[in-house]
Order: sequence, then C-alpha cells, then structure tokens
Amino acid sequence: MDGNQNHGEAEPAIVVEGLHKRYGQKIAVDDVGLRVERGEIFGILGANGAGKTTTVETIAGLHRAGRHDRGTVRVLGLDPQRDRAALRQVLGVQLQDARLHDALTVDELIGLYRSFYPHPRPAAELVGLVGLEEQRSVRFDKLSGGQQQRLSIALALTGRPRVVILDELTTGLDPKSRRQMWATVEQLRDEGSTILLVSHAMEEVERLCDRVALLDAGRVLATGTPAALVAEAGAADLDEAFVALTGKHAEEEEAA
Ligand SMILES: Nc1ncnc2c1ncn2[C@@H]1O[C@H](COP(=O)(O)OP(=O)(O)OP(=O)(O)O)[C@@H](O)[C@H]1O
Repeated sequence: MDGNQNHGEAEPAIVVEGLHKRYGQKIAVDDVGLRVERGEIFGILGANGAGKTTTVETIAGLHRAGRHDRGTVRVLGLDPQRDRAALRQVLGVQLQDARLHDALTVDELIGLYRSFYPHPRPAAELVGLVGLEEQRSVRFDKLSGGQQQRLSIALALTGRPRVVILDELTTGLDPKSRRQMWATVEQLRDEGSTILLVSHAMEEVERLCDRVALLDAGRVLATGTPAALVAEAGAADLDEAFVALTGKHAEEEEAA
C-alpha cells in the first residue's frame, strides 16, 4: 500500500492492517486489522495480556518495528513512524502509567503542554474537563493516583486532537470521576473527534463505544457494535458475550 495516497476526508481515522509485534519470542500482536471511522468511539476490549496496549502504542508510533514486526498503520493518512511531527499535532494519547515531572504543578504541566501546540485549549477548560479546578497549584507528586490519571487525560486533550487514544480511561477512578470522564469522552465525540478507547470494563464499553474490537491472544476475534457482538454470541450482555467469544472469564466469577 502506498502511504502517500491521499483519500481526502473520506479516509478512516485509523487503519491498521496485518500488524504483528513481538517482544523477543513473545508474540504480543498477531495479525491485527482495525478500521476506525472518523467521529467514532471505538473500543478495544480484551483480557490482561491480549495485546491492547501494544496495539495502541504502535498506532501512536511508540514502538520501533523489530526484525519480526510488520504491518501498516495510518492515522488520518499519516504513518506514525515516518510522519511523527505531523502526528503529534493531530493525535492525543493518554497511556497507562504516564510519568510526569513530580515537582511541577498541575498548572505548570498544562502550561508546558500548551506550549507544544499552536491553538491549545485554555488551561481553565482543561482542568474543567477533568475536574481538577481545585488542584491547579498542587504538585504532580502530591496528587492522588486518580487525580494524576485525570491530569494525564487533560494533557492528552491539550492540542485539540482530532484522534484521541485513551488507555484504561477510568481504571482506578471513583464512580463520580468515572462518570465525568465518560461525559468528557462523549463531549469530544460531539466536537467531531475520533476516540480509541482501551478497556476491560464492559459497562464502560457498552455505554460509550459505537463499535468494539474484541482482542484475545494478540488477535481480533470479533468487531462490531456492542449489540452485534452480544447477538453474535447469543449472549445477554457484553460481559457474557466476552466469555462466550474468548472462552475466558472477564473480571468477576461466573456461575454457569
Ligand atoms: N515490554 C515488554 N516486554 C516483553 N513482553 C511484553 C512487553 N509488553 C507487553 N508484553 C507482553 O505482550 C503481551 C501483550 O501485552 P499488552 O500490554 O499489549 O496487553 P494488554 O491487552 O494491554 O494487557 P493489560 O490489560 O494487562 O494492559 C503480554 O503477554 C505481555 O506480557
């Protein structure tokens, strides 16, 4: 495929074809293909170790391809390896365990990130999106884990990205913060952004995602709307569909 071909606005937000990624002998991603349309909230669902984070980190250009790695990734037509600078301007990424400078305050970190973009969101809007209005002068290392996570989400949104990757958006957040993050994601979609959401929280995926790819052992087992996956599995809900399609239990014990 010629990555220089420009298909204009009709082109999907994210295209992944034949993606393979190994860590040494460990095959983490095994021929993954995804197509995320513009304006969608697209979920990547899977158990621990399914290859979700490796897939989205590759989409974000964070993995250099090794000898056995192959596949094509395009984000708004950009190649994440070749077009790194251009990608930074259109993609916002919140990753698991983001490490930020401990000694900087919320406002200082937001100011730093705002300096990276020509038209950043105002700082007040960013803290409002994630409910950190009261913590603006608090140092990063004095924030709670959930507050640090919410800050990393705000930082991912600083440059008004057209595509946003959120890895474990609400893991570890309290119910109020979780609902606030869900509302923020819906607001981003309403503004026209495309969101790629990694999760193993069925409720979150069922509530937020337009479509979902179910990953297991580095492979895509099924792709579709949450309702279609439930129907395909002959299940009552997404939790049950997950078990039926992967043969694995999701988060809690399952009786019969
Ligand atoms: N840096 C690494 N070195 C070696 N193996 C790795 C590395 N990162 C991930 N793996 C392995 O690759 C596989 C896929 O990991 P990945 O983190 O992509 O899965 P995941 O679906 O995001 O899991 P989780 O839900 O636990 O975050 C796992 O078996 C994991 O142990």
